[in-house]
Amino acid sequence: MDSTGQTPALAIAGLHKTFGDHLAVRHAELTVAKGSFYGLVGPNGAGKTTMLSMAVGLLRPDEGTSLVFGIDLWQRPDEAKQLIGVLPDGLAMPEQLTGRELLTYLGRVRGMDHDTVTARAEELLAVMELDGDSERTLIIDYSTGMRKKIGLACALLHGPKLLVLDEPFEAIDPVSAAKLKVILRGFVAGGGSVVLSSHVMALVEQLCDTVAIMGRGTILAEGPVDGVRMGRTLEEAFVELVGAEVSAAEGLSWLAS
Ligand SMILES: Nc1ncnc2c1ncn2[C@@H]1O[C@H](COP(=O)(O)OP(=O)(O)OP(=O)(O)O)[C@@H](O)[C@H]1O
Repeated sequence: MDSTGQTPALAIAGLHKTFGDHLAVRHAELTVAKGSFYGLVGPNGAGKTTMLSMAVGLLRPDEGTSLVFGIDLWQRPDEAKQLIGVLPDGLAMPEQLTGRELLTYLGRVRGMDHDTVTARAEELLAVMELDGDSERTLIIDYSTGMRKKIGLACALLHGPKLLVLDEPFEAIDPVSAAKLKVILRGFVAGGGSVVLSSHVMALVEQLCDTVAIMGRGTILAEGPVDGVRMGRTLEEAFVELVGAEVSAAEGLSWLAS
């Protein structure tokens, strides 16, 4: 339970992963309260995807646990996975299906009833603008943004209570991004919980109530966005915490000549 006496939507404890002798995630701890909109930021290679993949059951941790509404995901994966919708990084998909076929197939795999799947697929394809002219397009011919959108539709189809989204806004056009923000805000307003990773600090500041900053496999700061910012912009806090060098590049002088 968290400080409010509620079971958190997601509680990660001691998640640890090495690839060979490379440490990707070091005993990560974080707690996502129910109803929270949680942002995870960090530089390239910080370990965000590795940590989220372990948290949702896509990558086996060396150590640690991930509890989804109190259910140990690696002990009781079927129960835990009913509760979460996941948008993984670099999602592999059945390329020879249309978006609607993919959603219908996924609904069957998840054991959902046919009418519910048909109605939800219709709505999701419309919201993601993957209907109409795109209706007959095979996934192999989708653009990067379209792939992201059908991935999101797949994550939402079974009506999860927690969404874990790895860079959901990457490659999405501004109109679709605005729609997606409305969907995610509505999801949280209705009691859902969201964890998303992003490189766009302004987006995290705009959407999220809680943020974690990760660097070199470690959670460097976690808490309410205002608490982590401490009077600075999130970008300033980020740069300070990860110790990035932001002075003008001294090299590459040949570029200007
Ligand atoms: N399958 C793998 N095998 C070996 N090393 C890996 C593997 N997956 C990730 N890594 C390494 O683990 C570290 C963390 O990578 P990860 O993809 O989790 O970072 P990230 O924070 O999501 O980065 P980005 O913001 O660039 O997506 C990196 O050094 C990466 O090279």
